[in-house]
Amino acid sequence: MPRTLGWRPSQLIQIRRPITRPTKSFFSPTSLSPFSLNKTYLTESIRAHQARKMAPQLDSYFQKVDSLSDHFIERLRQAVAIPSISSEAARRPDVVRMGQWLADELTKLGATVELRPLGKQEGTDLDLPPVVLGRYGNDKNKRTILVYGHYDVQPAEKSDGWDTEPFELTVKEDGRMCGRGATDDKGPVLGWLNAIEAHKAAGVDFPVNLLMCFEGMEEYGSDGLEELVMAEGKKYFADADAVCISDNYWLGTERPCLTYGLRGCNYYSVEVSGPAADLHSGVFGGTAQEPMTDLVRILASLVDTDGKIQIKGIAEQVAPVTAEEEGLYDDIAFTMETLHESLGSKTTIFEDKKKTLMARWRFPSLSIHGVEGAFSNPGAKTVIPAKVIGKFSIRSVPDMEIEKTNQCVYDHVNEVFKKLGSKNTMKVYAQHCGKWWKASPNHWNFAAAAKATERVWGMKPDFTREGGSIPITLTFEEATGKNVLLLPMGSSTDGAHSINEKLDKRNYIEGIKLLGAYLHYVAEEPMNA
Ligand SMILES: C[C@H](N)C(=O)N[C@@H](Cc1c[nH]cn1)C(=O)O
Ligand SMILES: [Zn+2]
Ligand SMILES: [Zn+2]
Repeated sequence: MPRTLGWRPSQLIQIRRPITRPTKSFFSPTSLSPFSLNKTYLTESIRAHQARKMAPQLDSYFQKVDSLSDHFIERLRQAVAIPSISSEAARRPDVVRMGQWLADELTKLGATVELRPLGKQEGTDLDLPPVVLGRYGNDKNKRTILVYGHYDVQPAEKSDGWDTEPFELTVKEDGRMCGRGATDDKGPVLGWLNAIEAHKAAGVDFPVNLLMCFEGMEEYGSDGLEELVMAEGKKYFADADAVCISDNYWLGTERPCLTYGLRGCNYYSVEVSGPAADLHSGVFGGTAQEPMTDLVRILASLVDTDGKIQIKGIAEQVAPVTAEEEGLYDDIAFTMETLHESLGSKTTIFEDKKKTLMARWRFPSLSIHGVEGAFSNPGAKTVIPAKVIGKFSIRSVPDMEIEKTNQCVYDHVNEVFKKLGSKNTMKVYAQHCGKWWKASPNHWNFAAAAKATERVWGMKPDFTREGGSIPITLTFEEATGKNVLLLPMGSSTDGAHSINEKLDKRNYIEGIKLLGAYLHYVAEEPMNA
């Protein structure tokens, strides 16, 4: 049974409803759409707000962030040095060490911290890394904000093509701070700790109570977390007035954004096996049916060069584009040049901005990630691999359903394999599945973040959706019944999951200011919202 984060088979109907209901809004009784929000309410609200010039204590906080910037970079250096790769069993002790380090840092700052065990990783004897639960402040007269982030990272080896050691934070002269996890998601997680520390050091009252939930398995489908979040929704997280997650990226490099949607991710394996062991291709080539030959044919059948998914029943599930949505994309600060810069090439599928944004935000995509068991080193080994496992994933969008999508994939792969007439054996299964999320930004939580963005960055944020996935987001929304905001720190050129991942010093330091300012503006939003 695949792990299906954000989805329980027995509760499919009740729990898996897409959450697109309008959340309570204090500023307008009429239903402003996410798309009209940017142009109408926010402009007025921010203007009025700027006129009042609130929160003078923010200036002291900002100055303290600047003066502590070297110390905050040092904290990031220590975090990056722990190779907390969740997908590699051998690195599990490092993931656990990272969780412990985070808990210790929080404790030193005065937070109350628990390390919650999550039991065994499904199908293994391996302990899952603990969830770091923390609370800073417990003042009934203040709002409570629940923040989530992850302290695990994607794999990284210098030999993958990194210019520097991936687990040694290297700060370049131009401000790039390179290291695995710098932007995804250690920098943003430490942003919350740094915000606490700078408030303390500046003698500025922390404006809210902060609840924290930091996990160590996000890059591997958030194994075990859904149960904890559901169970704690009305317990540990009961006081939360809203949720904030900093774990995605700006669309470009210059304009900040607030994010109200994520794609889901269904991750699949296709195993093809034949011979009992790897074979000499000179001796057995032409005599044994080769698993790799079957696998490449299966993988090749999934998607075409222009990214069009070839599996029947996927496109049919996608919500149609509405007239209102058509007008949304033009105003977004995104250019094909920015995309080329992030990509490091001009090999884009589409030539225009609107089609590109739609492909990332509101249409599904299928990516082929790799083949386990295949020869992949430099050189020319003449081997016939005995068993190969192809890995691919589908990023899902409204109104796709996890179970229906899985069935379409299984039917397609089985049919293609059958047509090959191979004597090898094949099985296809989902490793983990997480549902897409789309919320309403018409909420004081987003309004506070927009004001904070204007204050720190001097410009209005774009309202964006994200092509990536943060599987637990929907669960937080359901478990707490509160609005969830994604407030990114890093930019489009950060190279999350890629070689030379970086976070710009500017985004880290201003990002720490942004997180703190957001909490101040949250505290000022009308309590009747
Ligand atoms: C957007 C976030 N920082 C992220 O990188 N999420 C991962 C999560 C994941 C891993 N497997 C499935 N989902 C991603 O989008 O790949
Ligand atoms: Zn992340
Ligand atoms: Zn990631």
